[in-house]
Amino acid sequence: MLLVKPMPSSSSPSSSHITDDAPSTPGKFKIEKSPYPHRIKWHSSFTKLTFWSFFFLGIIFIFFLRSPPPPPGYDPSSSSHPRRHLRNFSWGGAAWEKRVRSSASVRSRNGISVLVTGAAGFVGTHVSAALKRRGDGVLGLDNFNDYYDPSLKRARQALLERAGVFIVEGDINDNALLGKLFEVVAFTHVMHLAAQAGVRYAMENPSSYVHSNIAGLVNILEVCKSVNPQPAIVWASSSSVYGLNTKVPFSEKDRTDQPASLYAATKKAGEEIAHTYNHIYGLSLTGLRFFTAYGPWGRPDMAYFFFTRDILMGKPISIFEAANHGTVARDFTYIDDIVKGCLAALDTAEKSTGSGGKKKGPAQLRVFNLGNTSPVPVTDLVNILERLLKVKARKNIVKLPRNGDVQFTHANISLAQREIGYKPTTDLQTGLKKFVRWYLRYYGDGKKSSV
Ligand SMILES: O=C(O)[C@H]1O[C@H](OP(=O)(O)OP(=O)(O)OC[C@H]2O[C@@H](n3ccc(=O)[nH]c3=O)[C@H](O)[C@@H]2O)[C@H](O)[C@@H](O)[C@@H]1O
Repeated sequence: MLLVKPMPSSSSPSSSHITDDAPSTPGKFKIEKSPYPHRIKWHSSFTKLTFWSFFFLGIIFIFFLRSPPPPPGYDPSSSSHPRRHLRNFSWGGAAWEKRVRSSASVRSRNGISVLVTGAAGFVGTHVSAALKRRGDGVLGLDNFNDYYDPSLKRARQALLERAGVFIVEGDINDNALLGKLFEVVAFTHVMHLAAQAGVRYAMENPSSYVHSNIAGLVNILEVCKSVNPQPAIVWASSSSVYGLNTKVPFSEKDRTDQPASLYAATKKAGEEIAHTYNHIYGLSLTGLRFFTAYGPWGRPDMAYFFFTRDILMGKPISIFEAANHGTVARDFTYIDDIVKGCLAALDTAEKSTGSGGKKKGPAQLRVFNLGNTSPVPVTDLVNILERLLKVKARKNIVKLPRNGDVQFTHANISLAQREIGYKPTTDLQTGLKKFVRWYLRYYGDGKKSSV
């Protein structure tokens, strides 16, 4: 980290001896008129020196500000873990518009036309594929940032490409791009899944969470409220909004005002922002609180994923435990159940009521838990992985760090069951079996994995 040490001021006692040693700059000042010729000469050089020092330090500082720190597990010697940074994108043109239109065109009766943000992400890929399969129009949007291995995102993109889904490369903060997409296609729905995910990384790179989860969400809503017709929006909130709550299972009626991480706080902020846009502009909004979604094509920054990698590579894994040997547990939810919940939310979303930025009447505003309702201790997760991989894990039991993790999550899903017919069917054992099968096919035995 760069430390900028303040330069001593010329009036400070310690600066006087520097004055005596400093070289003069002949011809710059009328030395003979001054009672302090050496000091004036020094002052001239010192001012220049100070100016240029601060100028260059400033440039270096700006460079550091623009370069967020690396993701978890970043190894500077390995090119497989680059920093999360955003690129400039080029878009537009007749051929590009044709691809956009074709990807978003509806091919079934009563089908919907959906803009899926974060389409190269874990949940985004699965939701996009499922929508396309049933004949809906789907257009993806993704900035392909390198928070985790971008080649996995490219592989997901290739998968969707084969299914007929085009992913536009761009950022949700790009107002002009979003405007253009709505100019080309009158989307009936937006499935907003683009986000900076991960609980622990928020301490390393807080601004990426503000950029994606707050500024990006607002930009999406700004564009949606302005277009005519306004789409209905379903978006990804998180179980982490329940924060330090101790009453289980977590119900949508429970308080969500004690987040344990900046990530959780940005998701909670998103729920409040959703309320505002619903209230002012008549946007139909549904937030889905995902509970530790896992499965094939998952996220390498999540424990089940990097435990699998590390167990296969013979590396030790850290298993968190709470105070007094307390169990840390998660309501792990299989991706197929999450996808069913997303599609059910889209299918039951009512139309937005406003148009062109004006509200015409009250609109739907919903929040649902999408969990499995059966929390599993992390130690059990590891036991299942050991059995499936047929490798013994090298386990370190460590104290739950204070970096945003909560001790347990457990979803009450009765509201989602009642309102959108959500009913998870995959237990952790079955889901992990499918994940491990995919993992071994994708990375081989993991020994040369670039995750
Ligand atoms: O459902 C959610 O709300 C959140 O689920 C996950 O967050 P988390 O449940 O913390 O998932 P992991 O990071 O995969 O951790 C799973 C469990 O393993 C534990 N863990 C994690 C890392 C580790 O080294 N050791 C360890 O025991 C964690 O404490 C946690 O209990 C996602 O990372 C979030 O993006 C998502 O919003």
